[in-house]
Amino acid sequence: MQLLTFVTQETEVSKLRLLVLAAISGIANSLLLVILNEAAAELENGEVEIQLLLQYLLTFILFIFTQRTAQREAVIAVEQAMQKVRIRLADKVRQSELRTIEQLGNISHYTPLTQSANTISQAAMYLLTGFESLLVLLFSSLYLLWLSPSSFAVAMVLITLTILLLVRHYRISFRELSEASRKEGQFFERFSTMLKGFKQIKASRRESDEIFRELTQLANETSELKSRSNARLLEDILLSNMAFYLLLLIVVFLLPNLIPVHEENLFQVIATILFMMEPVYTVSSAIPNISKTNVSISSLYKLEATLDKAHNDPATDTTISPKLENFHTLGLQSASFTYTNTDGQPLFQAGPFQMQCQRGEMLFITGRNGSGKSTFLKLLTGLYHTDNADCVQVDGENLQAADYPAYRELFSIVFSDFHLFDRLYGLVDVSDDEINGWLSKLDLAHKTRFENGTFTQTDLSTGQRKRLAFIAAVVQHRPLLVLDEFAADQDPAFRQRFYEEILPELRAQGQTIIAVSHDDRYFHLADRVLHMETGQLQGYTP
Ligand SMILES: Nc1ncnc2c1ncn2[C@@H]1O[C@H](COP(=O)(O)OP(=O)(O)OP(=O)(O)O)[C@@H](O)[C@H]1O
Repeated sequence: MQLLTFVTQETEVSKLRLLVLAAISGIANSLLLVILNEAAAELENGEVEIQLLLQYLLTFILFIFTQRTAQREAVIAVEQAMQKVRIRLADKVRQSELRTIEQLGNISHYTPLTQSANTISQAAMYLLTGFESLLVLLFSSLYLLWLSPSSFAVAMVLITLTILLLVRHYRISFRELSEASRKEGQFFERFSTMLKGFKQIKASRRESDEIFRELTQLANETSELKSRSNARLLEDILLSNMAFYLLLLIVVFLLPNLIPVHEENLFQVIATILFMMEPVYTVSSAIPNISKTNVSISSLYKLEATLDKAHNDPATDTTISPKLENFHTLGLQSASFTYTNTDGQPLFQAGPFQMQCQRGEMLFITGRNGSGKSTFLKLLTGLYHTDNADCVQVDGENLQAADYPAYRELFSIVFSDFHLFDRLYGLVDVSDDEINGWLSKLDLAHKTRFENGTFTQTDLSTGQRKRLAFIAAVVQHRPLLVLDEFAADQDPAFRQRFYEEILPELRAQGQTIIAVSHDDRYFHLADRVLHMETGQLQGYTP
C-alpha cells in the first residue's frame, strides 16, 4: 500500500512508537467497554465498587492521552514528509535534462505536487484511526468470544463478508479515482491551454466552443467517476451498519431459541456488538480516503520515477575551472542529436556537426525554419546531451560528463521563446547603475528601472520584454553570448543599432557571440556565417 510506503520511507518519526501508542489507545478503548460491562453486571447485583470507577477513569485518561499523542505526531510527521517530497521533486525537476522537461511538457504532470498534499496529510489520520479501530475490533471480538462463542461465530461470518466486500470496493475505487485524477490533470492542461491561447479563442467563437466542449466533457467524466466512488462510500457505511443490525437480530431473536444458556449475558453481548459498530464504521470510511491517498502518492512517485529515469548530470559542481575559463576554442565534433517520440522512435536527427568557434569571434547562423539551428545551439551550450559521448570539445579536448554543469555556466543565452523571471536571480557583483545603463542604451529607461533586484515594470511589448531578457543575459558577464533570433521582433532602427553598435561593442569587450539571425543585410559584420541545411551545418560567405 503506497500510503504505508510513504509513511515508512519519508517520515523520520518512529513508526514503532506510533504503532505502540495507537495499540495502547485501541486496547484502552476496548477496556472501557469491559469495565462498563463489569459495572453494569455489578449494578444488577447491588452496588458498583469504587475500584471500577477508578479503573474506568485511569483507562479513559490513558485512551485520550495515547490517542491525542499518536494523532498529533502522525499529522506532524506526514506534513514534514510532504514538504520533504515536494522539495525533493522540485530539486529533481531543476536537475533534470532539458529534453526530459520538454517531453514531460504541460503542467498537468506536476499537479500531484500541489493536489496530493492535502489528501496525504488527511490520510495520516485515517491510517492511524483505522489501525486503532482494527485493534478495538480485535479485542472486542475476543471479549465477545469470551461472553458468547455462538454470537462471536455469527459476528465473524458477517464481519468477514463485510470486509471482503469493502476490499473489493477499495480496488474498484482505486481504479476509478486514478482515472479521475488523470482526467483532472487533462482538465487543468486544457484550462491552461485556454488561457495561453486566449487571444485566438476570443476572436473565434467556434474555437472557443470546441475547447469549452472538451473542458465540459472532462469535468463531467471526472465528476461522474468521483460521484460513483463517493456513493459507494455511503453504501459501504450503510452496509456495515446493516451487517451489525443483522447480527443483533440473530443474537437477540434467533440464538436464544437455539442455545438456552445464551440469555445469561445477553445485555453485555448487545453492548459489545453496538460498541463494535464504531470501529467498523471508522474502517469503512477510512478505506475510500486511503484509496484517494494511494492514487495521489502513486502519481507523485510516478513523476519522481520519470525524473529519475532521465539522464541527469553525474555531478552538480558548477565551478568553472581555469582551463574552461580561459578556453581558446570550443565546439562540436561528430555531434548529433536525435529527437524521439515517447516510444523512442526517431523523429529528426540534427547533425553530425563539426564546428569550432574561436574565443572573441562573432558568429552568425542562418537557415530555414525547422532546419536545426535551435537544436544546434542547445547541443553547443550543453543543454542537450549529444547522441554519443565525447562530442563537445574545449581546446580540442573532449568535455567529460561531470564537466557539463560548469561548461553550461560559460554561456548566457536569450532563447527565441525566452522567459523573463520576475527578478534577476543569481546576479553577482552587478550594480543597479550598470543595469539602468543598459536600460538607457536599449531605449527602455523611460519605461522601467532596475531597483532591488527587479525591473519596476515588466508589462511591456513583446519586443521590449525581449530587450529586458537580453539585458538579463548580458549582465551575467559570461564569456559567450548566445542569441536565438533576438532581433526578429525588433524595429528596423533598433535592429540597425543592435547589429552595428551593440554587438560590436560587446565583441570589443571580449565577448564571443553566436547568434541565429535572418538579417542578411548585417551578415558582413560577422566574422563567420554558417548556414544550417536540414540538420547539417555549412560554411557560408555572405
Ligand atoms: N520538441 C521537439 N520534439 C520533436 N522534434 C522536434 C522538437 N523540436 C524540434 N524538433 C525537430 O527538429 C527540427 C529542428 O528544429 P529546430 O527548432 O532546431 O529548428 P530551427 O532551425 O531552430 O527552426 P526555427 O527557425 O523555426 O526556430 C524540426 O524540424 C523538428 O522536426
